[in-house]
This record gives sequence, C-alpha cells and structure tokens, in this order.
Amino acid sequence: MARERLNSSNPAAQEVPKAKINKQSLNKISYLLKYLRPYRWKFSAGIFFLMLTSVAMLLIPNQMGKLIDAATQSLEGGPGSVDRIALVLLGILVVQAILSFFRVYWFVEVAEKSLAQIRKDLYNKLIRLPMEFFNKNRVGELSSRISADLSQIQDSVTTTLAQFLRQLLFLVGGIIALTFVSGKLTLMMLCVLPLLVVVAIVFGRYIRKLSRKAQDQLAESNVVVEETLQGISNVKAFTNEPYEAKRYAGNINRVVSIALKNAKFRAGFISFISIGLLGVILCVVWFGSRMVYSGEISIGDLTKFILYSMFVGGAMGGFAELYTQLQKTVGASERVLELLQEGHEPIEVSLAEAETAKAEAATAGMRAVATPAGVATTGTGGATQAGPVTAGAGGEGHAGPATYGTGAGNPQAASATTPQEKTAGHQLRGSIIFDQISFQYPGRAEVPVLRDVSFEAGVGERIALVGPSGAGKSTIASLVLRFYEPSGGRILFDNIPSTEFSLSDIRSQVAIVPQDVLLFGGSIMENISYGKIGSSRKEIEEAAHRANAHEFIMSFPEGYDTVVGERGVKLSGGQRQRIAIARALLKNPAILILDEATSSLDSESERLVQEALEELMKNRTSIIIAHRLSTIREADKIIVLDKGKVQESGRHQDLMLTDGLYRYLTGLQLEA
Ligand SMILES: Nc1ncnc2c1ncn2[C@@H]1O[C@H](COP(=O)(O)OP(=O)(O)OP(=O)(O)O)[C@@H](O)[C@H]1O
Repeated sequence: MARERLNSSNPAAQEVPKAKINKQSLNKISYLLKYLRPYRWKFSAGIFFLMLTSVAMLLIPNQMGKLIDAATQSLEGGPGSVDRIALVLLGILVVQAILSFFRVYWFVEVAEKSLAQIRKDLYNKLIRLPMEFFNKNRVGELSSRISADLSQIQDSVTTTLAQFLRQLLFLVGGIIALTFVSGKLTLMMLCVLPLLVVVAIVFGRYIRKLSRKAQDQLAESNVVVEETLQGISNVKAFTNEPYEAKRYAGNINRVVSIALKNAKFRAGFISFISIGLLGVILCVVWFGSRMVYSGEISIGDLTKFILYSMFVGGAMGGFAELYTQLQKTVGASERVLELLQEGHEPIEVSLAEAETAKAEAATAGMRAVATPAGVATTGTGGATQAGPVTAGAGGEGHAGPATYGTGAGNPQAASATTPQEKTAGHQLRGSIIFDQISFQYPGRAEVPVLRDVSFEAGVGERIALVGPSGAGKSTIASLVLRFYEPSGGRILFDNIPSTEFSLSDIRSQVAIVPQDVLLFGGSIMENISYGKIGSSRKEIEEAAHRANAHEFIMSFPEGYDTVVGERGVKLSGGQRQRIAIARALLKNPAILILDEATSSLDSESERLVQEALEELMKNRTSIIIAHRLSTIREADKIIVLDKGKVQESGRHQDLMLTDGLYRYLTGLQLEA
C-alpha cells in the first residue's frame, strides 16, 4: 500500500527490521509515549476528529444509496428529495474536509514536536556515551540506523496509527452497515471475501520477497561494477577483462532469472485478483441484482452494499501492511529506547547550562562547581532537558524521560560525589603521575595494552612518548583524558587521584592537538572558537596570531568567515594543524597532549607549525606522542614504550648512551 508521508522524515534509507508485538515490547515502548504527553490534548483531539471523519465516510455510501433510491423510486418528495439528499452528502463532505484538515495538521504537529524532543535527547545521549560505545558501534551504521528508526516512529505517529484506527472503524462499521442492508448478501460475501484477502496477502508477501531478492542480486552486480572500476588498473594490469566480464554477466543472468520467476508470480497474482476479487464483486452484484429483481432490496441498497463491501475489503487488505508497519515501529522504538537508556558519562547535558554554570562560578570568584556524577543529566522531569547542546531551546515544557540513563552500567557515573565536590573548582597546575597503570580496552579484555606503566610529569614539563606502532602511546593519552579508566594503578593530577575529579573538570583543562585535525563544516572563526565557546573575535584573532595562522586566514577573501570543510575551502595539513593549535591556545589548558602528525609537511609549513607548537607548549605540561624522534630532543623526559611496558626513560642524551630501544629507533630514523 502506498503510504503517505506527511512529515519531515527522510525516506528510510534502510529497511527497518520488524519486532514481535507482545506485552513485554509494548510495555517497553510505552516509555516513549512520555514524549507525547505534552501534546496529549491535541493528539486526543486528532484521534477524535479521525473517528468523526471515519464515521462521516461511512455515512457516504448510505446517502448515495438513498440518493439513487430517491431518483429511481420517485419518492414522495420528487426531485426536491434528491436535492436534499445531495445537499446532505455535500454537507458531509465539507465537514469531513474541515475535520481532516485539523486532524492531519495536529497529528503532524504532535509527531514533529515529540520527535524533535526524542532527537534532541538521543543526540544529547549519544555525545555523552563513553568511548567504548563508539568502539563497539560503527558510527555510520549507527546514524543511518537511528535516522531510519526515527522516521519509522514519526510515520507511525502521523500515519500508521491513524490508518489503523480508521481501517478498524471501516471494518466494524462497514460490516454492521452491510448486515443492515441485507443479512443474506453479507453472509455470502463474508464466506468468500476473507479467504480471498488472506490468499492475496500471502501471495503479495511472496512476490515482495522475490522482488527483494532480485534487488539484492542487482546490488551485488553493482558491487562488481564498482570494484572493477575503482581497481581498473588492477583489472588491466592482470588482463582480467574477460574474467570480470564473465563475473558480471553471471550476476546479471541471475538477476534476470529471479525477475522472470517474479514475473510469473506477479502475472498469476494479477489474474487471481481479477478472477478472485472482481469475481466476488461480480457474484455479489449478480446475486444482489436478482434480489433487486425479486423486490427483496432496492437498487440504492445494492449500491450501498457494493460500496460498503469495498470499505470492508479495503480494510481487511490494509491490515496486513499496517501490522507489519506497527511491528517495525515496535522494533524501532525498542532500539531508540535502548540507546536512551545506555549508561553515559556524567557530563552536563547542555553546553548552555555548563557555560552558565561556569560564568556564574567565575563571577563568584571560583571555578564552576562540577555537577555531581549522575545528577546533572537525570533530573526528575525535564528541568535539565534544555534541548540541544547549542541552544537550550526546545522550550516545550517537555516532560520527557529525563530520568533515563542515570549512568547505570557506567562506573564513572556511579562514583561517589563527595570527593568530586571537594576538587570542584581546582585549577590544575599540571603535574601528572601514572602509578603502575595497567589497562586493557573493555572490548578486548583479554589483551593487555598497558602493563605497570609508571611515570611522572612535573608542572610545565615536556614528556615525550615514543615506541613502535601499537606500543600504547595513544592509549596513555586517552587515559589522561579519562576516555577510559585504568584497570589497575592510579593516575594522579596535582597529586590527587583522577577519580576525585569530575570528568568535565579534567577535560576542560586538558587540550589535545590530534594527528588528523577534524575541522567542522563551519567558518574558521567557529572552528577556532571550538576551544572556548563564546570567546570574542579579539581573543580568536590573538590565538590565530600566536598559532601562525592569522596570515593564511587573512589571505582568504572572507578571512575568518571563510567556510572550511567539504563545502568550503580545503585547508592543507599544516593549515589545519595551526587552526587546531589556535583552538588549543584559546582553551589555555594546564595540560597539553600533542599527537604529532606522521605525515611530513614541507619545510616552511613544518617551521610554522613547529613555532606554533612551541608557543602552545609554553608554561604548560605537555605530553608529546612523538613519531619523528628529531623533534623531541629537548624534551624533559622521554618515555620509551614497547608492547605496553616502559622499556626506558630519561633525557635524549642519557638514552643515547645506553644500547636500548630508543637508540635503535633513532638509528632507524636517521638511516631513513
Ligand atoms: N579502541 C580500541 N579497542 C581495542 N584495542 C585497541 C583500541 N585502540 C587501540 N587498541 C590496541 O591497543 C594497542 C595500543 O594501541 P595505541 O593506539 O595506544 O598504540 P600507539 O603506540 O599509539 O600506536 P601508533 O603509533 O600506531 O598510533 C594496540 O595493540 C591496539 O591494537
């Protein structure tokens, strides 16, 4: 059945899997109904209007029958009664149209607003999920899954539910009306029609399955085209054109054979429909005509009967598709709920909130008091659900399930609040101690990544981490940022165990300049101010100056307002690095993590980046993940890692004196 799309949902990019509808699943999704609560009156009014319009529709065949009877039997009223009935019919149509307008508008309004809130909550949840979640789930898949699931839910609120109720009314009302017209005819029709509808549904499903198979096969053949064209040089170099041509032909032949099988069933289906369903109607008309002939019913009654039969038949046929849609909606809702209930990191739900808190604290002469773990985001009924991270809009007085995800399953969220309250407002000086840290990623618990790693970084020191690929350098950076908690040992900031700080308090004082700088699709100005949301143009320009970025930014016609990323100017690696450095300068962190880019820049660009980095590292503790050992000769301490263990540590000169891994790696790089 072609389903109308009334809302802003995208055509589901992905087929939404079905789920069983049972008490348990319905119980679960009733949670989502909370999102409808603020609009319950409009929604109820919509349902009421839907019922009224359905009843109005059911009245139409009755009036049509009356109209025909009035015309054929020249009732007492003469032509006047015909006009009167026609007027009533017109009245029904007008009322029906007005009610439908409000019904459709309200349903769409309720769906758009409640779905907007689900989207905001889901997004707020997603950005606060622990890193482990993103290791387990592919981001691309996740976002298309969510968009398909939300579209499915939105369609259900606007369309499926309405159709389901309307069909139900048509079925019940239609059968009652049929019985009133003629019990005998109704009985005859009901003996055959349901059977035919069931056969048609089963037939239809089988055909759909075959079409899907043909589509899959076609998609497979497209993969062959894609693969070969992308790797065309390989195909040519191996003179494998005949092989590829044969592979493609095989695929296409399979598509044709499935499509032909499908065509056989489709043709059979169409014959069945014309013989079966139209046959029933024909029989009813024939039998009915005989009843008219014998005076048992009037022509008007027969017309009514045929029209009501169409209502009933249509409703029966539609239920199967509607049921499938409801199953999909249940599945979609379950998945959305699962996400909403995932345990998350105890970070403020909206930046607006966090910023206000910080500003208030700053004016009070102290740093923002960190929200106690697990409390900031939970609230009791939406007080903290200020909407999107960027604005705090929403403002619908949403009473949605702000109580979700109290951090269950997330050890960070469950930790005690008192020590964090004590450290709240602590301005880090920047000393870091790794005390016998061992760690394995939660997703690969059997593989130790760090073993007994201990080192110290004094305030303002430069610590370089070196070692072969996979040694655990980036993992150490992740632990400093508390993306994960160590499985053994302690990390101390300013001699205070890391767990005594809130996540936001640590992360707001640590900056990272990554290898691959990700710029958002906004302006350069916005990209730099990401380091400190709300900073002034002057601050941003100053940071850009210090990061050696001002000059190249001003070389663009639109200067700081130049849009970067896919739809804007494409920046070089060195330019991106300098933007990231400006961002970090603006943040002014106590601790800096520098993941040195592996790909080398040209010497001028390298000089500019290096200068900017020197500026950035001034007066703060820096942890440098070094790939090119020549850049870290001046480091206060070099930690040499191998297979998750500290092999040696010291200054460059000392390490070069011993015949260890560092000297070996340096030698290798010099040779290269
Ligand atoms: N998210 C993850 N889940 C599971 N294992 C991981 C994850 N990230 C890294 N690892 C593993 O942890 C080990 C250390 O990785 P890490 O990225 O810290 O190494 P590295 O020294 O930074 O390497 P490189 O110089 O290549 O970046 C590797 O064996 C890696 O496969």
